[in-house]
This record gives sequence, structure tokens and C-alpha cells, in this order.
Amino acid sequence: MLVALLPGDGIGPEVIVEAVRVLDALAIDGLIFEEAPVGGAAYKEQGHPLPDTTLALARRADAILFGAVGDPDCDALERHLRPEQAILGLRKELGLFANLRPANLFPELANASALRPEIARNIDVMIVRELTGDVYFGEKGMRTTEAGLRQGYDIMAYDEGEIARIARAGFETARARRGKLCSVDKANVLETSQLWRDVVIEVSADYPDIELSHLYVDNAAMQLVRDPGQFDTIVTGNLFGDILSDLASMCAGSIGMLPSASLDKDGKGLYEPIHGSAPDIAGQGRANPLATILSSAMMLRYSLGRNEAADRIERAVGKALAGGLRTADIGGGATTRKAGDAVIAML
Ligand SMILES: NC(=O)C1=CN([C@@H]2O[C@H](COP(=O)(O)OP(=O)(O)OC[C@H]3O[C@@H](n4cnc5c(N)ncnc54)[C@H](O)[C@@H]3O)[C@@H](O)[C@H]2O)C=CC1
Ligand SMILES: CC(C)CC(=O)C(=O)O
Ligand SMILES: [Mg+2]
Repeated sequence: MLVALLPGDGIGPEVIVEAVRVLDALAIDGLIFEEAPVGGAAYKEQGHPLPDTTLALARRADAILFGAVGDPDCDALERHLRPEQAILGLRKELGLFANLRPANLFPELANASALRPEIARNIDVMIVRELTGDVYFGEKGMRTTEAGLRQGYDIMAYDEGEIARIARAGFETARARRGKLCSVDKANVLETSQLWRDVVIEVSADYPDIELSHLYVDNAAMQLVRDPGQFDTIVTGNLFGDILSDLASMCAGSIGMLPSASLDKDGKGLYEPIHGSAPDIAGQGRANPLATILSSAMMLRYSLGRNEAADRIERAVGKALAGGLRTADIGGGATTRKAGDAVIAML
């Protein structure tokens, strides 16, 4: 089982190292790693954020463990050379259309949530985010209006096939959970969203056992803060899912806690924390590695068929938190390394 390690930029390498230490401590039979540069690191080394050799490794591997990309030094580059194009390119090239972002609260972190503990305590939601379409992949550019003003544009578009595919992923996910699916869109304003809603309703005919509801994205953001416990599974587009999952992370304690799986139609996956490269804390040993460690557990479960090892990691994270582990983002002073140590000690 080959795992491609793509650490990337900023805190990416810092959190990936800890996840690899945890995987090494489990001594999983046949698990091997191969590392390649990605993002700003790859641009600085090889002149491109997603070199062909990195993409080839990602294709060859059984699963990909990804840190984060993004480097302020690269913000002025032409868009196709910016670090973020690497993760967008991997998602598109590998057909990773289904992004699963679970947000649930470890009970020990009730006080770290931005919400009151009695409200935070109930959060246990899976956000199923479409990942290879929407405004992120539509035609974009700069033009000049008739009045001579600069105008930026990004086309938001989904075809019915893309919507039906992610809707099915949402229904299947809900079926394996508590049987409730909330589809989030902006159908009151956007044609893209009206089609989204129509197609989700069409697909729902195949899932009569699932309780389907719909919310506009602005209301969904408000409801996630008001009463996150009302949600089981949310299915939504790329842009809305990106925003709602960062929001949900603070209900669950920190953006440093939320893992993700990005899956193709056959279950091959890329696993990464939902956060970015956090340049503001990079190099200081302050990053919370738990989101990445939990992403490695998702990798073991979804792509490598090692459910028991995945359970061990998740239990060890819970025990480490119960034992008092707290990085700065969740109200403590533990370093990234100490957090890795604490999980390993509880495996
Ligand atoms: N998948 C990816 O590679 C992503 C990359 N990015 C990129 O990352 C760069 C920074 O973006 P931001 O908007 O600042 O988002 P970010 O997620 O990197 O950071 C947002 C805030 O959360 C904190 N934070 C993030 N992860 C943390 C962790 N593990 N432990 C403790 N604190 C943590 C950061 O210090 C920062 O204050 C940009 O270049 C952006 O494009 C952003 C999101 C996803
Ligand atoms: C960096 C972006 C391409 C996407 C993002 O913020 C995310 O996937 O969470
Ligand atoms: Mg994001």
C-alpha cells in the first residue's frame, strides 16, 4: 500500500510529520510512503506548483496524505502558478468529486467551541461538499467594462450529471448515518442552485428512506451556529461547502481539529485537514496536528481497508484530549510535536 505524502507549505509539513509518526507507530503491514513537493515549495524548487512527477506519484499511490498549500511569497504570481492551483489540480485530475468533512465535538473540547457548551455538545454533522465543479473551476478572467472599469469574473456552473453524482454521495452518506440529508443552495437567486435543488429532488426518488430538507446557504450558516445538532448530513456545492465547513470547525472547537476525505468514484482518496497553510503560525511549532492525524485515520478507513487501525487513531486522539492535550488553538500550550507524542502514547 503506497501512500503519497504531499506536505506542501507553511504548517503543512509540520502536521504531516506528526501524522506519519502516528502511522509509523502503528507499524501497519505493507504501508510505505513516498514524498513529493507540492504548492509553493514545488514552485520554488521546480517552477510549477504541481510538477508532473508529483501528479504521477499521486496517480500511482493507493492514497494521498496532503498537508496544505499556500505561500504569501507566491500571491503575486500568475494564477496558474499559485500554490493553491496544486490542490485544485489534484482534485480535478484525479476526479476527487466527493469531499467528506465531518464536524463533531470531542466532549473534552466543549469549552473550546465558539458556541456555548450546551449547544456545541450536539454537533455531529458530515458535510458532503462537491469538489471538482462550481465557481472554482468555471471560466474566469479580467476584462474591461464599456465604462473602462476593470471587471473580474468567475463563472458558476454545474451540469445535472455533476449534481446527481454528489447528491447520491450525500444520500448514501446519510443512509450510513442517521438518515437525514439537508441540501444547501441559493436557489432563490442562482440558476445553478435551482438546477441543484431540482436534481437533488429527482435523485431523492431513489432514497425514500432518507429525510430530505433544503436550506438556503445564508440560513444554513445561521442554523449551524444557532443549533448545529439539528444537522446529520449536509450536501452542498464547492464554494458553499468550503465556507460552511470552516464555520462548522469553530462549532467543534477549532479548524485544527477537522479532517477530510476527497474521494473519486471508486473510493480512491486524498486526505487532508480542512485548514490551509496558516502562514501566521508556520515555523513556530504551534500548529494543531490533530486534523491531519484524524485525516490519516479516514485514509486507513476509506482507502486502505484498515478500519481497526483507524479506530485506534481516533480513540487515541480522544484519550489524549481527555488526558489534557491542548494546542494553542484549543486553549493550551502544547507544541505540534507534543501533540503527536500525546496521541502516540495513547495508541
Ligand atoms: N487545502 C489547502 O491547501 C488550503 C490552502 N489554503 C491556503 O492557506 C493559506 C492561508 O489561508 P488562511 O485563509 O489563513 O486559512 P488557514 O486555514 O491557513 O488559517 C486560518 C486561521 O486558522 C489558523 N489555523 C489553521 N490551521 C491551524 C492548525 N492546524 N492549528 C492551529 N491554528 C490553525 C491559522 O493560524 C489562521 O489564523 C492561503 O494561501 C490559502 O489559499 C487555505 C485553505 C485550504
Ligand atoms: C485553497 C482552496 C483551493 C480551497 C479551500 O479553501 C479548501 O478546500 O478548503
Ligand atoms: Mg477552505
